[in-house]
Amino acid sequence: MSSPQPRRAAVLGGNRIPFARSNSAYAQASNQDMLTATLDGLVARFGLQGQQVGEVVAGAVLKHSRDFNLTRESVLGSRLAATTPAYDVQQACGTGLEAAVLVANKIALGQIESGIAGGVDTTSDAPLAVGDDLRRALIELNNARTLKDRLRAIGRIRPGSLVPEIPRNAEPRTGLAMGDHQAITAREWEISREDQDQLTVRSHRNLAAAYDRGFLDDLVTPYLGLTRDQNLRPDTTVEKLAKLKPVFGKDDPAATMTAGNSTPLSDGASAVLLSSDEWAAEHGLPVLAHLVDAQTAAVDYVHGGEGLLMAPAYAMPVVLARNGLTLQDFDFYEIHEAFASTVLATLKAWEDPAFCKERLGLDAPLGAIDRDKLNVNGSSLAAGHPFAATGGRIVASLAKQLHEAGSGRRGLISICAAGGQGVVAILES
Ligand SMILES: CC(=O)SCCNC(=O)CCNC(=O)[C@H](O)C(C)(C)COP(=O)(O)OP(=O)(O)OC[C@H]1O[C@@H](n2cnc3c(N)ncnc32)[C@H](O)[C@@H]1OP(=O)(O)O
Repeated sequence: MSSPQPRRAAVLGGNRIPFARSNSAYAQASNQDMLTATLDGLVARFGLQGQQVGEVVAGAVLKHSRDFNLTRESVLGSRLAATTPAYDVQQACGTGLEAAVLVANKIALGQIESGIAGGVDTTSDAPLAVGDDLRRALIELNNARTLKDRLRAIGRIRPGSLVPEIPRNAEPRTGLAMGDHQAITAREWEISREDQDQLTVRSHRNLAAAYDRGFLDDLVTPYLGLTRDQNLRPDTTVEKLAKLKPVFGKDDPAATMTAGNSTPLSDGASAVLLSSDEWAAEHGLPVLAHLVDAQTAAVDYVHGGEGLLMAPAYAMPVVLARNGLTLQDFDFYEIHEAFASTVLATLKAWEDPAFCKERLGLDAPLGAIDRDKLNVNGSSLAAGHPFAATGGRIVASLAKQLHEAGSGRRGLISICAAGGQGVVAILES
């Protein structure tokens, strides 16, 4: 997003389904089922039945080959007008926020007046692939014209080639799980188990309080029997979390990362409605906030020695400088809790003079934030993290929080993503 922009895109609100734990409430739902239901919830909330919006942009990290046109198919299955264009984007866990930035940029440039950004993921209906031998044999079988050709193709299939390739939650270039990568970062930044567990408890308490005060009533639509995020445990305590065994970085006797202070594998979808101010006024819809600016960054975690999930630390000074802001100039911070230690390492890096000077090229550290302003309505540790759906959850929730706080309030979003990438964004009410 280059500055200055012709106009700012407005965030009008969002919708998501409660997030489910993997292989649980949504075990029978596909990405398309969940995205369609989420779009329909948004359509109902904003009275968009039969209407065409400028574009729908969404994506999934884990996607079957049959879902090559996932977003468009979901639009066709929804109550939006069938003439609404739609396409897929994918930037790992940054997908939902990147989709919102794409829609906002097109609105800012006057190319569209309204749009929906979203994301969906299922770890229950993960796409299984077959090995090269079996794939080639099946294609040959499909193209075979004679019985002899068919038998030859079948003859190529060896028992060993029948074993499916199950997608792993790991980085292809290192073979390490994202949690194991993060364990290295947690050790490098000396993030204690207690601090991670405290952040986790806060996430659960804040999300539970947000549900209890009705904050999520117009952000979440019940789905397949769930009314709240299935992972939410309001009774989580530091004492209970302290009993869990480490699950990542287990080669280290002082390993700190557990199932409690890591996000669970999850299923779910989210969507956000954005528009120009004029479109919002024409439709009688209040503007919650504007998406002011955004920045992506990538780090070399393979050869460069940087932590896999540290890219937002690099994107942040760029977006702050472009907008003449400091890290302290915000009323709310939404830092995606991939793991509790990801949030804590990122915050520590921004406070660290050596990191800010040597790696970010800054004269002074970005400094500390007021922790009371962080993830005030809970985040991914409590809600769960269906990869591509997290961005939409955060944008909609922050926009509403800013609107509640009054005009002229500012919020900051930071989302780390697989492949050493990160997306940050600024919202203003
Ligand atoms: C850019 C990014 O976002 S990167 C992040 C991408 N996401 C990931 O990599 C996902 C990482 N998560 C995972 O792989 C898995 O969820 C794991 C490995 C952490 C845990 O998987 P599982 O072992 O299936 O977790 P499970 O839910 O069974 O929890 C294990 C135990 O911890 C307990 N537990 C989990 N959370 C809590 C909590 N908040 N409070 C108390 N106990 C808890 C469970 O009750 C369970 O106990 P039990 O064994 O007595 O039943």
